[in-house]
Amino acid sequence: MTFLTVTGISKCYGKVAALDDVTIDVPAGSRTAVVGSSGSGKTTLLRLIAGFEVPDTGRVVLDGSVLANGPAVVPAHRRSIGIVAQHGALFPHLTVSDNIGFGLERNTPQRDKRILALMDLVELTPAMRDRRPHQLSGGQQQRVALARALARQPKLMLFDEPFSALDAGLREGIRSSVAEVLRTQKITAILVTHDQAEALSFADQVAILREGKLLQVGSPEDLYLNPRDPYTAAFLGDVIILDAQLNDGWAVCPLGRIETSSLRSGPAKIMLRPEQVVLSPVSVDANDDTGFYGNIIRTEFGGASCSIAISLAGKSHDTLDKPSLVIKTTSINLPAVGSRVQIVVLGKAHVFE
Ligand SMILES: Nc1ncnc2c1ncn2[C@@H]1O[C@H](COP(=O)(O)OP(=O)(O)OP(=O)(O)O)[C@@H](O)[C@H]1O
Repeated sequence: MTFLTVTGISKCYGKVAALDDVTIDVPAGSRTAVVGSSGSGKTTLLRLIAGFEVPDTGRVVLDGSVLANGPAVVPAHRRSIGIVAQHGALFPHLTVSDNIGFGLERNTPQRDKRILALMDLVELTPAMRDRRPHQLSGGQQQRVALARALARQPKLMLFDEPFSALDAGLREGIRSSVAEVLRTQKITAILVTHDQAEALSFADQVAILREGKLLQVGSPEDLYLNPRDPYTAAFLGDVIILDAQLNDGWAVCPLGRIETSSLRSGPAKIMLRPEQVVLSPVSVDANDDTGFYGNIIRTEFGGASCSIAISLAGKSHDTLDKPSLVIKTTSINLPAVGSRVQIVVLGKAHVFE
């Protein structure tokens, strides 16, 4: 069931169209991630939903209440929307307990108990209640900010790059614990992020913005595997894009004959994700009609994500700068430069229609 509907929202700042006719439905209890490069309009969309900006045109409806209809808007403080920003924006002079309690009325029954329950929900120990924000780690500060926003029992939670100031290890942990709190409390949430891996793992629904326009909305799996164009494909992860000839559900391309879901015929661009390409070492003179082969011309070590440049058999013009294929793989059994590999493609290729 749709909980939040944004319909035909446009917003210009002078000549800059920050948002251009954006429509998106957010189901009740879901987590939606909005991704896009810098300046694509992500924060503007969040601010319009929160009520900090007024749209030029379009409607925002939350749980049946019209919050904005063009310039006619309900003020931010009457929208019942919680926000967690990049740096938490905690009150530096207040303790953890008072920061969280700021969201509660003074006469809330069992106020202290409620604060402790909220601390427990976001995995902060009771011993932290008298600390001030500067005595907490970045991740703990974000948990306090989440608890403070949850204290008001908002209908909707908005997250504006809330994990981006945290280091990589901490980030993943707090992201999954925040997602868990939202899931168990059945809270509808929207997250704005630059980080595609974060969007894919956090959300049930991902929306991609580019230059104020919504390019595509769908489940993380659908967007990752069936992006509508090469830009969207590349935004959500590494891609291999190849020229192919389509026929009868198959694509013939430099990596062989690969199954597709398209019934189209003729020339097309197809996409593979690098994890679909498996390399097996073979002898340097291996070459038969049953397989596709290549020579490793460059490798770049990157731990869990190493890059391998391959010159495909028969493509003697490949250079280090312009290899016919670059794939990402783990460091396990990284082939040596100069060695020969057989290339096998797993799964189907995606065809850009
Ligand atoms: N108050 C403002 N006045 C003028 N222009 C603005 C204002 N706010 C945003 N913009 C412009 O609107 C466009 C969208 O900005 P927005 O902050 O929504 O993008 P973003 O996707 O959140 O970017 P980032 O990822 O860098 O935060 C940009 O071109 C920005 O310069």
